[in-house]
Amino acid sequence: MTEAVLGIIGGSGLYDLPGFEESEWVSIKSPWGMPSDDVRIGELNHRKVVFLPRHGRGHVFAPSDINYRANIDVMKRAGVTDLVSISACGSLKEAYAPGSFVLVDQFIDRTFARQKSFFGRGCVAHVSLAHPVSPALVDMVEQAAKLEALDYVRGGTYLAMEGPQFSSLAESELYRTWGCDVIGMTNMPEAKLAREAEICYSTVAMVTDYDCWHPDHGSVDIQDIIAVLKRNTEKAQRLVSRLASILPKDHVACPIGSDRALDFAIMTASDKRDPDLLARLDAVAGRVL
Ligand SMILES: CSC[C@H]1O[C@H](OP(=O)(O)O)[C@H](O)[C@@H]1O
Ligand SMILES: Nc1ncnc2[nH]cnc12
Repeated sequence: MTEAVLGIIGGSGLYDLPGFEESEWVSIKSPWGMPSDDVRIGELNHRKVVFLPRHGRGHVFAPSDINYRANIDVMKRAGVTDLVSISACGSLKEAYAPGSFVLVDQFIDRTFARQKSFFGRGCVAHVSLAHPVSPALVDMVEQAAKLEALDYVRGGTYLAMEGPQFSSLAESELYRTWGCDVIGMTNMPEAKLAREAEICYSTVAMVTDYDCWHPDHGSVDIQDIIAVLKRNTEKAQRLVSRLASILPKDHVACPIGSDRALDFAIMTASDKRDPDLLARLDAVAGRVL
């Protein structure tokens, strides 16, 4: 049995989590460079919780500057088994109004200027990403959302764009024709890296705006986003606290194998592996190396 440890990556507007019984900010070193910030480790409703503000406290890092590999690596080093991303996003569907939450289950990755894998020359691996979120974890997030009476929908596709500028109208319309539900700048490559690190992942997308496609709403601007974020932050904090209270003490094995993603993923022959890369993979892939 593995103890369940809940990781929370807080996005725009979510730079801290209240309600810890006891906690401290801890600096965790990573061979992948500097994470966005220290992590706050403590107990929330009798569960170990590790919190990391994705953009750093004070919102220091733009989406393209975030060291996603270091962030996931420090979560792994802190023992996180189940990771929930809380993210601001634009809505690409009429039905998803600002203030609502979408429990995303698919992603389209249009980012292009980020490190997307822990693996590479000297240790090549290919994990499945057909189902990027872990359904047992989403079940618990959904249960928490219900208990907190939040306005949410389960299922939806998140378009990850590079940013930092928002989309043009033509791009926004294109993503709508692709059937995407929400748009943001951060959940890729985060979800890919969580899978490589065998951490169950789930995204709570907090809708802050209608991007720029909606004829009855002006194009997204940061003032509107901040106004909605202020209202959403308290809801997100309640959701996390409730989630901690219903999370079983032992990690629930992922029905789609997210927590065993590396079982058959590594291609490089043992005698051809690069020792330097293997050393950096100690936390992420130590189970199989
Ligand atoms: C503040 S608007 C744009 C910014 O907000 C989202 O960040 P996060 O996913 O960390 O909440 C979006 O992806 C952009 O980075
Ligand atoms: N419309 C939008 N596009 C990209 N990222 C966002 N984050 C919040 N709103 C967004």
